[in-house]
Amino acid sequence: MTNLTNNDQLRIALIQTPIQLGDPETNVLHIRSLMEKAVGQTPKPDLLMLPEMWNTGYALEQIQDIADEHGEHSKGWLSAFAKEHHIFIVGGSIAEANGDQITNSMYVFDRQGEEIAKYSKIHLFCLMNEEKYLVPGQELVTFPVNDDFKAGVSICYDIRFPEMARSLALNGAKVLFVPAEWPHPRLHHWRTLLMARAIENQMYVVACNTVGDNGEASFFGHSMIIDPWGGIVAEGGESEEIVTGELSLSLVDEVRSRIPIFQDRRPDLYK
Ligand SMILES: NC(=O)CCC(=O)C(=O)O
Repeated sequence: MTNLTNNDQLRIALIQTPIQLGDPETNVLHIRSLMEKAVGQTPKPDLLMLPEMWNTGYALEQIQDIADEHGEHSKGWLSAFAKEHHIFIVGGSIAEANGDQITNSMYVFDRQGEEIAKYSKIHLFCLMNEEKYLVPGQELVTFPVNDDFKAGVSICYDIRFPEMARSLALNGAKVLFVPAEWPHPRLHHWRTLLMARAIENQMYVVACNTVGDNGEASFFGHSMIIDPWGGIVAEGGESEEIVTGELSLSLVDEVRSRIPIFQDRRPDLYK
């Protein structure tokens, strides 16, 4: 199991950046340069997180040609970066090709560069035509941050489904990581849903959005770190930036003992 620098603190850096539509090479170079900048910060972050579909953006009409075959290229350099800098990476998500099946998939690496989780987005977003080009994932995913702190993952539209975050919390997740490409005019939904998922599940919510305009949609950033009481630890603006903040892992148990919602649930009455 991977240890943290300090057992209770997890310092996070979110790479809030524009994504060049249909240009994986440029995206890798740019994101990598921001990641180098993030690990050069003092104090150094324990975990880096990227946004959704950072390799291709929503270039869905060309996706079959530009998606990463089995995720091999992305996995290779992300794993090497995690190992070199001794840092966790929640790798946002990539368009991944497995034969003619394309998924919107996230990989997570520990400080040794080991892949510790893979999640494929289960709720495809029809307003952006995902369901016409991609196949959905079939399972929920958690991973260990340390011996008694588990994380759950969701991608963008997934946060509109409270059952998902609740299931992850019931499976032991104390933080929810959410990479996104969430555009205007739904900033109000983004902030409110993230806040709700944090408060109702008494968990940290860590969300990394993109910025910029892809010709069809304008992405507003506002990457966020929200604590289990609903307090905003960090929030980005609408331009490129590295958004940083610290989680205090023990705060989750403190909040959960203050208002014991997990004990007070009535699953016998929920359909
Ligand atoms: N990429 C996405 O899943 C976007 C979700 C979104 O914009 C929404 O309003 O939901």
